[in-house]
Amino acid sequence: MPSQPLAPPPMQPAQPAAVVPSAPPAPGAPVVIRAAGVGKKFVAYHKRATSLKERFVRRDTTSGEDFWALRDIDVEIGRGQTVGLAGANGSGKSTLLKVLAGILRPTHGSVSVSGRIASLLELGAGFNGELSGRDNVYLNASLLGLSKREIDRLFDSIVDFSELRHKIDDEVKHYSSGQYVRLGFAVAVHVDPDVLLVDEVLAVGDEAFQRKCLAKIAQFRDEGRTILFVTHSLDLIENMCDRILVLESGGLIFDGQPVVGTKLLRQRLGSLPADSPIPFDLAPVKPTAVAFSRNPGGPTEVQYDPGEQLTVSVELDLTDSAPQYVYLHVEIMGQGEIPIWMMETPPGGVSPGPGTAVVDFVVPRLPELLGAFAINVRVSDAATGQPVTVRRFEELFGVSGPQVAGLLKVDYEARLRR
Ligand SMILES: Nc1ncnc2c1ncn2[C@@H]1O[C@H](COP(=O)(O)OP(=O)(O)OP(=O)(O)O)[C@@H](O)[C@H]1O
Repeated sequence: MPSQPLAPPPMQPAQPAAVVPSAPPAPGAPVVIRAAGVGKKFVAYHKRATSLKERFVRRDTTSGEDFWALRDIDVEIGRGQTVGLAGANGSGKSTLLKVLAGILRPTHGSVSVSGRIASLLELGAGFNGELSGRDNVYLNASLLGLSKREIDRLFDSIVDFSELRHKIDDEVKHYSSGQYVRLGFAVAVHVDPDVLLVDEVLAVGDEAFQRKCLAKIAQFRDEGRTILFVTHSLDLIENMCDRILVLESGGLIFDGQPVVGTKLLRQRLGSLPADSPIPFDLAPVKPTAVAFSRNPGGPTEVQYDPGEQLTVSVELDLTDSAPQYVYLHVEIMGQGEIPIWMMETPPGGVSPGPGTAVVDFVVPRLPELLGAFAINVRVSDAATGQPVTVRRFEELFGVSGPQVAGLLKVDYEARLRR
């Protein structure tokens, strides 16, 4: 285990809470969705709600107020990624999808998406209520770039998927919201899209249809298509996605591993205590090993005398989404799980960077102790104080101090007083 010096504590102010470096597309995967510095401003009195949802969500915006629904969004999504877009109500998810789909123009910044995009955004978006389901299938599919002949070939399959054959010649304005979504989804998945953008419309379908949609999304994922979908189901993101984007008040506050992002969002929404650690396997910083030696980087030794120098080396494995400044708290545990003493990095933490790193804790003179001792390591994000993970190591080191009936040898006198 190579030893590296401790990095000095950071001089710059702490990062804003929960901001993590962006997770880039896998190396080698071409970028198919790119948003650079995207901001979207709405002016409340210029806009009228176009759906029931918007009417509810925008109730709080007073007339004439500028409102930034998206701020400075920088994201690159590589081909084949399945990305969940999450955040509280009103955080900007639908707006971001609309901007990426080209339905809304960003106020500043730029967006590019390559390949054929199929988007399933708001309820009924892209449908003309006065037309029949059949006509809407043709209209929608041709807007997505299919020729009449291609649509003729796919028509039965689209209708079968939607399970709406009995309604296909009715005007779409008489469809229920679930029926709208069935038809919209059926068209979107039949146009052979390279990129699928899906808003939280799946929630409108009944359970059987949701299962069918999710199976289709999973098939798309396995075929290496790029999927970006909005959902409030964080379990779904954990199960289906290889990346999560978390929005808060129009800003991107997390971009990375789904379980880390969902944990953060659950904390922000108050459904998980703020100090709950991430499961060890998924932690972006893992203490992988400890070693004991006299000098940093020296040979491993496990038996010491009081007064000798001891170095406890903690090896860390850090992913790209690890916090920049990492704070370690190391406890030396005696028999019966009693902490004997503790050691910490400087309060600002150390900056080990992605990959592996070693933090050495050097004890110049061991106290008068007798026994075998184990190590507990707690890792937190030094900027936010958020716990990252905890690990108890089984490796022991021994100190052969004087026999004491207790934990420490303390100087004392016994005096009689009457
Ligand atoms: N056309 C518009 N004009 C003015 N404000 C808008 C418009 N569309 C959205 N907004 C506002 O932008 C913010 C983001 O809305 P958006 O629909 O993107 O949120 P969301 O994260 O999708 O929310 P939800 O989870 O409720 O669907 C909200 O405060 C909303 O009121």
